[in-house]
Amino acid sequence: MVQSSVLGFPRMGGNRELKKANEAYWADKLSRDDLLAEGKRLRLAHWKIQKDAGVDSIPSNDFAFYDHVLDHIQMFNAIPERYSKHGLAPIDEYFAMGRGHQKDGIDVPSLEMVKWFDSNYHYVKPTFQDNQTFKLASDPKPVREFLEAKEAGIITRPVLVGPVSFLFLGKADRDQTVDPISLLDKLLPVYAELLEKLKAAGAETVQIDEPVLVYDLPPRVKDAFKPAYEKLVGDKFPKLVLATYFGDIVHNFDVLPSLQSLYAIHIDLVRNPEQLESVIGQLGDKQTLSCGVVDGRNIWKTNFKRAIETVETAIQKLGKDRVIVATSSSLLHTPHSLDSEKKLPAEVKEWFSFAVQKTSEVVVIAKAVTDGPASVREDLEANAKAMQSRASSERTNDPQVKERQSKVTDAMHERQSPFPERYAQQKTHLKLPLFPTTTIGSFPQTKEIRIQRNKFTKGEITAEEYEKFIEKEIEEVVKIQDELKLDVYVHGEPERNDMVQYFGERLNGYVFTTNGWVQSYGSRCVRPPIIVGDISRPAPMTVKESKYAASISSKPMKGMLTGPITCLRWSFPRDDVHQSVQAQQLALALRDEVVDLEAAGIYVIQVDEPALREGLPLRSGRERENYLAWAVNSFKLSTAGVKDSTQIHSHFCYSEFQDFFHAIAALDADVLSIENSKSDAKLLKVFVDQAYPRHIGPGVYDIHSPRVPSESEIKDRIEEMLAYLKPDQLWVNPDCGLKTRQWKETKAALTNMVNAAIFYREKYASSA
Ligand SMILES: Nc1nc2c(c(=O)[nH]1)N[C@@H](CNc1ccc(C(=O)N[C@@H](CCC(=O)N[C@@H](CCC(=O)N[C@@H](CCC(=O)O)C(=O)O)C(=O)O)C(=O)O)cc1)CN2
Ligand code: MET
Ligand SMILES: [Zn+2]
Repeated sequence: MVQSSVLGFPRMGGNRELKKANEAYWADKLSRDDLLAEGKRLRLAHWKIQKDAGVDSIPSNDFAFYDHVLDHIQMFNAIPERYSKHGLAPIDEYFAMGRGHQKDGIDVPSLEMVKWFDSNYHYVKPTFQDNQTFKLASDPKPVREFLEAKEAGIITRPVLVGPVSFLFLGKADRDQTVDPISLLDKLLPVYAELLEKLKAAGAETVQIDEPVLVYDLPPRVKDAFKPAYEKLVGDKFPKLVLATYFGDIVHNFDVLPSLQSLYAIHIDLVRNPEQLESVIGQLGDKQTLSCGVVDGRNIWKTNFKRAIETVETAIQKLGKDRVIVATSSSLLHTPHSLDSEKKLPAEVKEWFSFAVQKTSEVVVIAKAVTDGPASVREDLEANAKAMQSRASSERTNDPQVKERQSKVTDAMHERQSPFPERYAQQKTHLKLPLFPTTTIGSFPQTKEIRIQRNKFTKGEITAEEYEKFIEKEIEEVVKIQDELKLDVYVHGEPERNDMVQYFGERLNGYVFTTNGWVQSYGSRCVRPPIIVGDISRPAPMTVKESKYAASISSKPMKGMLTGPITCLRWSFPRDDVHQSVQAQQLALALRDEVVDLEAAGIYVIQVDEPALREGLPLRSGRERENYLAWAVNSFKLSTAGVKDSTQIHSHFCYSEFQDFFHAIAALDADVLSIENSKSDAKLLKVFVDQAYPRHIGPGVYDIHSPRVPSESEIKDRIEEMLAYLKPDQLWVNPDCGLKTRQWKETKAALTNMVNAAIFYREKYASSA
């Protein structure tokens, strides 16, 4: 019989209960016991959903209060001393690593948080010492949670991050030089002990995630798999399902022979269906294949016909007992349930499947291939109807958009003149001083702003009342920027719930959810809007607010847009047309917005692309170059419609620009603002090495913490930059938007920032 399995379930709960519990606990409004109890309640509820759906392999240890990689850091005692030395309760030590701890005389920043592969989820980076040792926690979480489920009558399949991925996804602590992968020998005994304990508790199989197998791996990392898994296979251990996702593993086939004694290998057949046959050819004689055919990264209903065909291909070669039907990855990246969506058009709702629905999908597919299609005939018929409805819907297809795309020319991607000529015009037009100061767009999103927006959404206040409220907020931030003596103003983005969702809600071709939350990091969630059809802009999206802001200020007002690639990456994209097509449609819509902003008197326009780097294919080579070509083109298409005298800015807040710099340079933006606080001069060096000709504002302070940087600290940063960049190339700005900050620290930090800029302005005045 073909088994069904889920690789992981979203943790937040149907109503973001985990977010609320965590935030209440951090604010001292919920006791530790109540927080832990809420975690337990959510775990049980999520297991029960899967049990009731009939899933054979239900995951445990996929739950985490903050992040699952952080769970492993704590469980293996890979806790840097700066966190362990205070004798905090385990959960507080855990949160200290995840989000920092400033309380009771303790002041320690968080561990670094980075993107999980190419998703919008962030994990906490394991951080190792040169003399690192590991020790299994006395009551390890996976065992505890396995027993918790068992007590409720549910036998689960615990999920672990595998040893090679755990190490490879980590780094040496600052001032340390250890190569993480060299710690394997020290780490393996801890895995062995944990697996033995799981077996003793009754776990028959364990899912061990080694997603790094989709990367290009250095030889020393590839070589680590053999010794690692030789030591973790045997009668005293549960059987292991080694899971990979978000890519194919064909380029790492030389690793597979050393994994043939494992019970099963899981592959992502949504992202890379073409790897199926070749992976089957690499399996051991008795090895099982877990077929990831239900998309863990998107919200489209699975095409049952296609999925069943794929699984049948595997069955023909391997037999029913050696095939598992599974989600392609954890469902962490999908919203909880479609059931709570009351406002989606009925036609469209039929096309979607969120985590709860995907759980049933794996069961139906497994039953179809086990007992034959007749056993699930109604499900298959309903599914075929939904597929048909989507394929033929007028919503997906807009001939006018296609017509416009067919007329896009190369010239539309280029500004009228090269940068020096543009800059000459911008200089006289905008009258900017040396070391101009600006901010990245958002000012604090206060509780009051969110409450008013919530009232407006619920119809408790009118559109007019809400608009008045937003105008008042804009007046306030203009006044504050006057006081701060900034040079280029922003309107503060008070009207925006999120930098992507806001645009999704204003574009044709999109639908959006009321409760489709997905965890981004810790307690922070996003509601990605969904691209269902060809995208166009029915009306200006940001002009009213920017124009109003400009009308009440004396300084240049910067218009603020989210770029085509970031809109695409942070939405749920269509899976029926190539992403480059969707990006070009977004670019055309944004191009109109840029031109409208200019016509409304906005002569500085920033188009944010923080997700440009995240979209880079995980492996180097042709695929990357292809992506960069269409991604860069869509940015250029969206911005090149303006006059030379209008200044285009762009913003990036995920560093590691080294392998990526040529793409940023190719955007031809007049000014770049980039996150810089966590990187050293290395980042800036890239700009020198490439003789970057245009203007840059490397962030002068970190916005993720309430800490106020002193004026002298900021001067030090500027001094550092001047070693690499010319004075007339430099802008002075924070690392990113200020929406998650409070006003108090925002004003204090910006005061110091402006003073530091004025100091250098005066110092260099004579030479300019
Ligand atoms: N899409 C996206 N991805 C991104 C980023 C980003 O800004 N956007 N930034 C990077 C880091 N990721 C982040 C992700 C989320 C948040 C964030 O602040 N999320 C907010 C929600 C933002 C939002 O959608 N707000 C809405 C809804 C707010 C809300 O919860 N309202 C309450 C009611 C109001 C109240 O009482 O507060 C409700 O609906 O129940 C609004 O302001 O309108 C949160 O989790 O708290 C920040 C950074 C990378 N990825
Ligand atoms: C994640 S990048 C954010 C850019 C946006 N303009 C802001 O200031 O919030
Ligand atoms: Zn940013």
